[in-house]
Amino acid sequence: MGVIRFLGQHKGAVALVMLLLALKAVCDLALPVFTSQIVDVGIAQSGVEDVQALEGYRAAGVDLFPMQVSYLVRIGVVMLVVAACAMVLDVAVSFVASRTGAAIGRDLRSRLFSRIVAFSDAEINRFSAASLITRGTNDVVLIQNVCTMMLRMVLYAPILAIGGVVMVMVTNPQLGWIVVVAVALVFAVIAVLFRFTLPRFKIMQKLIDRVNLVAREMLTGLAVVRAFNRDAYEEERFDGASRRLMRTQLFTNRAMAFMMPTMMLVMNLTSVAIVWFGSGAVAAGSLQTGDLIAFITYAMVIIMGCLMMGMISIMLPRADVAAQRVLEVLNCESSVRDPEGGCGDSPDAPSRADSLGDPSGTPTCSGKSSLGGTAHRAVPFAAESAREGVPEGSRKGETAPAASKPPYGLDAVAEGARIEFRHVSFRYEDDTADVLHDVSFTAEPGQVVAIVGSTGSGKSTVVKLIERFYDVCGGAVLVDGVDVRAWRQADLRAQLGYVPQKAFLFAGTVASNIAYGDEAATDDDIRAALAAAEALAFVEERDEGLAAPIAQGGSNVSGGQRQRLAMARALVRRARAYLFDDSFSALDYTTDARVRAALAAYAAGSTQIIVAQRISTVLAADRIVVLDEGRVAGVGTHDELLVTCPAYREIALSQLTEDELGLGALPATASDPCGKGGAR
Ligand SMILES: Nc1ncnc2c1ncn2[C@@H]1O[C@H](COP(=O)(O)OP(=O)(O)OP(=O)(O)O)[C@@H](O)[C@H]1O
Repeated sequence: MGVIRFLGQHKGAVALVMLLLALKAVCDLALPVFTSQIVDVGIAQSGVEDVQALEGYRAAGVDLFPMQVSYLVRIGVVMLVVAACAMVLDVAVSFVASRTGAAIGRDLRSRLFSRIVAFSDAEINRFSAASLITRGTNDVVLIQNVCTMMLRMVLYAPILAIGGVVMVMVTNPQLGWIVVVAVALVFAVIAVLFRFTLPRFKIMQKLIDRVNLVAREMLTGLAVVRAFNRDAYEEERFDGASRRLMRTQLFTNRAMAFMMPTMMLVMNLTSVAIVWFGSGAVAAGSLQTGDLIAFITYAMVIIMGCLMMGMISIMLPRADVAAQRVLEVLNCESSVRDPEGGCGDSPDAPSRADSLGDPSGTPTCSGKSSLGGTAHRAVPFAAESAREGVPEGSRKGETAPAASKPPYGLDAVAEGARIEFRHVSFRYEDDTADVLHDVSFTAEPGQVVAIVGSTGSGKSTVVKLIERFYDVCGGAVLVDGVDVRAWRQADLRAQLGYVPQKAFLFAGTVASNIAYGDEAATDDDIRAALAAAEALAFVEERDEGLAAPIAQGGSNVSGGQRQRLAMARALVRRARAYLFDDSFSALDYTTDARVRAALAAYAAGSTQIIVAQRISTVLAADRIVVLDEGRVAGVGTHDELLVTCPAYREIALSQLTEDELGLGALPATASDPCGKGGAR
């Protein structure tokens, strides 16, 4: 069972708890012996243990009261000491059990978190974020509580029950059958409860998932809910999920509530039966009153032990469902994995820190230094054009003079990465068709390559494959001639500056969000990146400047500002290749043009892959890749594609006039060489 597996990792604590519980059981089982002695010796024999001596005292007319008091006090003190020991042991058991339970919870949470962080998008989509949250919180708490309970009860119940049976056999074996009947009754009640509640316990976790999912969706899409006046509908949806959970919980709670009175009834009936049948034995002189009382106590102890085991046997399957759900995540290998002994996996793997040296590594797996050995900080002003208009004071580490514009830190120009798609095909998990078919193109170092195409044509997917959020299904994506699957993910991504389509910011400040791209970034680096993303002006307008607060998800800045901040976060890395996934869409035309001009200087030398919807964004790109339903419809410059690619012409003409595109001069045949009639 999953839960027991978790306990198995804390063998020392389990052994300690077992020892403490065994000692506690000895104390608990000893107390009825003293009770019996108080009745049989302390009261019936006036505190004189030897019957013959007692008769002698009585015959001699000795006052037995002081002896009786002394006996009762002595036994009373022993009982107090034993009870105190039991209490101390109980506290110690609770302490160790709670600590162990909490440690199991902490370990599980941290293992889950590291596992989830390593997941590719495919695994996150498969489990769903809501379910992963429930597994990491609710399920873990359940496992933690059951582990604590198991340590306290499960181990104790058998010790208690076995000890009780031994004492019953020692005290009076003739009445043992009453205990057997009572235990059978207890297990019958538990079996009935088990039968009805177990299926409900199993679906409870799924219902909690559902409540989380609905709540999460509603909170994320609150603006849409309000805009479409769907508050009532959403409330109903949430209420529905919540009610289903409530009904299941009510059922199981009622069933459990039924258990306690039933058990009390069984216990009371057992006491009555013992007194009924035991009184005959007392009258016949074969059983003493004290032994009868002790017998009743032991019978209760046995029943309690069985009851505890029963309760745990109901709790365990539920916790086991939670354990299976947690183990499912822990045992799930990410579909995107680091290579074993592959590039970047050796002790001399390139790191960001040592990536300042040799820029001439060979583009093979063994030549991994070509990626790691980037000269992106060591090759100053690699592109001549990048120097133009850059004031001295804007160099890295120096504060740009207030008047000098633009303050781009152009001291560190990256050597671009070569990115190649070689006959790539890809399909998302569970999809029936490929979303990319035989895609091939190359982005040479330092080139700006744009990817255009209609909605859903696979542009974002291309970028995700470079970042290796997914692995290709066919063909290969190569960075500097090395298959991305041969790269350690961290090393690969250290070369890339990624701006996602949906710009996401973390709760914190502007500075903390930008420094997310490079922990070592100075304020000057951050300002330079912000300036290149045309975000410095609006940041400086705020009183707090770089310390301006950012709400969770970046909800307190506009869509365009969010996109520019996300861009600055990528730019601060001084990456060898930047991947802009539709990052210009929320910018107005003027800002779009300014950002691209700033980028040309800031990111000179770096390769840029720009996914864009607007033709004006990609006009100046060195190469444009046109995607059409996941296939490459054309590759070339803007001017070339206008002539050679009908799909591109169609997109271009849908946004700009023929005059703006300079198409008037083109011969009709040349404008549609494929004969597909794509041009207007
Ligand atoms: N996580 C996913 N699971 C399954 N299918 C997906 C997933 N993400 C995208 N797709 C599908 O893959 C195809 C390509 O999607 P992609 O996001 O790459 O297109 P795009 O060209 O970037 O679109 P847009 O311009 O609208 O952003 C679409 O048909 C889309 O439905």
